[in-house]
Amino acid sequence: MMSNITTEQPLLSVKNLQIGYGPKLIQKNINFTVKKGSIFALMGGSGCGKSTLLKSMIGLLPPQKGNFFFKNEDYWQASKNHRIKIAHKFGVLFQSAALWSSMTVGENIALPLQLFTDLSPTMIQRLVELKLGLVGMDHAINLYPSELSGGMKKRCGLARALALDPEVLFFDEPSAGLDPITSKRLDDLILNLRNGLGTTIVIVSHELPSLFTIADDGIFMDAQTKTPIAYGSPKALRDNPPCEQVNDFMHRQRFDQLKQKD
Ligand SMILES: Nc1ncnc2c1ncn2[C@@H]1O[C@H](COP(=O)(O)OP(=O)(O)OP(=O)(O)O)[C@@H](O)[C@H]1O
Repeated sequence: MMSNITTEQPLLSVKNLQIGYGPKLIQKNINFTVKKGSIFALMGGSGCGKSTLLKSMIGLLPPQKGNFFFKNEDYWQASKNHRIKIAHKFGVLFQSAALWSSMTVGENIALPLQLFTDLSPTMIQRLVELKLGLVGMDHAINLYPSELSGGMKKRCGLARALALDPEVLFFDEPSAGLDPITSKRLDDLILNLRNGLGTTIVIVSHELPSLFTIADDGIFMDAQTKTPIAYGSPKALRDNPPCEQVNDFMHRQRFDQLKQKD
C-alpha cells in the first residue's frame, strides 16, 4: 500500500553548479535548495558572484557545469522553447527597475501580458490595475518612469515582475539607492507579497538590516576560494558565524557605524 506521507519537494534545487564567463571560473560546487514560499538570500562580499548566480538562475547565463532544477525539471537541459516556458514562471526585478522610459507605468506592466497571454485589452487593463494595487501604486498608472521617485520605480518594477503571476521572484539589490525608510517600506511590501501570494523569492542584497528582516535561508559565497562557505538564514549566520569571513560580513554594518563615528 502507498503511504500517505509526502515529503515536501523544494521548488528550486541547485546541484554542483559551476558558473563563470567563458573559461573564467566565478563559483564552483554550489549546492542548495529553495523551499516553496521562502525568501532565499544570495550573500557574499563584492565580486564573489551573486549576480552571476542570479543570471544563471533566470536563464541569462548557461552554467559551466551542474544542474538547476525548477520543481523536477532540469532548466538548462530543457529545450530552448521549454526553458522559455519555465522562465514565464519567473519574475525579475533588476536593480534599476528597468522600466521602458517611453511607456507609461501602465503600458510597462501591460507589455508582458500582451506579449505572452491571449487576454483581451479589457482584462489586461484590469490586471494592470490589480498589480499596481498590490504594490500601492494605482495612482501612477498614467505616469512615465521619469516622473517617479526611486522607491516608486522599484514598486512599479515589482508590479511588472508580478504581471504573469510568477511562482518565483528574483530580486537583484532591490534596496540599492533607496533611503532607509523607503528601503524598509520595500521590505514590508516584499514580506506582504510573500505572505499574501505565497511567492518564492530569491534575493541578492548587500543590505544587512533588510536581509535580517526578510530572508529565511541563504547561501554565503566566498570570492577567494570561489565556492560557497556557509548556508543558513542571515540571522543564524550573524548569530553563529561558522568562520571569520562570514562573521566579518555579518557584522560589517556595526564596524561601518563605528567608523562613521570616529
Ligand atoms: N560579463 C562578464 N564577463 C567577465 N567577467 C564578469 C562579467 N560580469 C561580471 N564579471 C566578473 O565576475 C565576478 C563576479 O561578479 P558579480 O557581479 O557576479 O559579483 P557580485 O557578487 O554580484 O558583486 P557585487 O556585490 O559587487 O555586485 C567579478 O569579478 C566580475 O568582474
